[in-house]
Amino acid sequence: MEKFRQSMYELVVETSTNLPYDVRRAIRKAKEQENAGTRAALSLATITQNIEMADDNVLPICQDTGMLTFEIKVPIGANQIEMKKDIYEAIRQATKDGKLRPNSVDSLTGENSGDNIGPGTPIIHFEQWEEDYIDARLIIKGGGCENKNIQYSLPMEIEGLGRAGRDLDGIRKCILHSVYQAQGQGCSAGFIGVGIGGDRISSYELAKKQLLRDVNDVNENTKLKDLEEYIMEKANTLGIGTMGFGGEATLLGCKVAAQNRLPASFFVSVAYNCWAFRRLGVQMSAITGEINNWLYQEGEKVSFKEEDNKAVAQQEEAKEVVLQAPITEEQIRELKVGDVVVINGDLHTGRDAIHHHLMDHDAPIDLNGQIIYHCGPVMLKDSDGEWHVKAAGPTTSIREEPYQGDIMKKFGIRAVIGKGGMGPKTLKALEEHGGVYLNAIGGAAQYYAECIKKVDGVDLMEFGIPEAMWHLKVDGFRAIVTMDSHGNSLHKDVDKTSFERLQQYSEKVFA
Ligand SMILES: O=C(O)C[C@H](O)C(=O)O
Ligand code: SF4
Repeated sequence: MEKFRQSMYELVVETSTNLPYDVRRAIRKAKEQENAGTRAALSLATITQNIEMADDNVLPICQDTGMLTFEIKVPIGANQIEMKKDIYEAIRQATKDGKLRPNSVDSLTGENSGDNIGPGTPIIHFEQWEEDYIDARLIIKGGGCENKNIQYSLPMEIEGLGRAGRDLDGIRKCILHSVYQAQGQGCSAGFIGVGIGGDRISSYELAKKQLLRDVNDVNENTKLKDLEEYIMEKANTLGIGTMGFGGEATLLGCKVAAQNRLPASFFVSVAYNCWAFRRLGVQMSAITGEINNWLYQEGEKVSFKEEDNKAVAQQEEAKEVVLQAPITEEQIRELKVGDVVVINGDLHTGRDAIHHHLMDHDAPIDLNGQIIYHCGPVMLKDSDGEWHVKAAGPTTSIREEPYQGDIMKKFGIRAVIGKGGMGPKTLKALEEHGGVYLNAIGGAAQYYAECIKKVDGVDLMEFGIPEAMWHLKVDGFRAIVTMDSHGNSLHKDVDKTSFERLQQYSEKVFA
């Protein structure tokens, strides 16, 4: 097995940087559904441009390189202890090379292990089989979409859909609701894996395993096949669209499986995966560990290059407002939901640890009139001690909802950039203080990294690379106003209309 470690390194790097063929096809289909020039179509163009950039530069598609989860089938007698050690080494190397973000954080102290190895990370499941080769699959699922996973316990009352019983129709309601509740926060359009039955844990496990199925496969169970088709059709009428901006493409894949349950329990679990659906697999020799075959790569590889050029040209025609910090209250009051802004100059990152910290500490720099970017980048230091940005898309903003308004007022911050939108508390603060929320495209980590021209410095490094406050100089950083200082929120509107549409589906469909 002398080649096993190298093969695992290749699997990790390829999964983080190159979307599988079946996922690319699903994204192309979504693009075909959106009308040219709409916000959804332009956002999808940014997404596909990002996919190509990550592929060309062999860098992470999204800066959140997720929870590494391996599902490995081995012939009887294969040494799983040695394989595990090789996987750890491969992950350490991929982290050093900037292909993975250090993503393993001590839950009690907040300390980042720095190399993605720690209690509970990565997840490696081995299973024996009677074939003579190894089948290793890897899924790297980011935290934002993981947070949108949901588990239902039937029977129950589901908002918008009414009573859901312990039958196929009850299951139908759970799954439709799961797509509604995710809104754009898990970087829609997404993919879902659904597990029915089991206990709470095995139900979620079954759901996540469905994400290993090919996007185009057909369920052998005809009832579940019908359910999958129904969900695909109806979920795409909810109008949530790319990043929750509204649009035709909300769900790109739905895979459902059932297992037995206890008489007293009836769980329906949904694993939500963002458009950056990073999972690949390899078949390897059990003697040398050499890769003989890549999985999920059948058929033609969709390339988005040409289509993107057209869309990018359209994007440049849109009316844009240039913002450069320090920004005044007057400038902010002129902005309205739907405006496209282009940011030049200073940006400062701040996510979970920074928001928590700023509540009762001073800021390391003067933030008056400044812009905060909800982002945990992938950074590498060169031999001269200079930092370089390797991937830097937005993170889910709603997690900062308890802090954001207070922090903006306390420090005079005028704009925050993130994704997925924020809630009523922040909206009220934006109105009172004169602030704006700007939405960047989630997962487009290469696209935004390219706008970052220089790293000016870093503070609060004790929180680890993703959570530190990075001071960045940007040029041409594009984002959309989705919450303004006049009480308007695109997120509130899309939630309302998608909820109304969800309610249409409360009548019984499956007997
Ligand atoms: O952690 C991140 O950088 C992003 C996260 O995956 C998110 O979607 O919020
Ligand atoms: S930022 Fe979006 S694309 Fe990236 S892992 Fe999170 S949910 Fe997925």
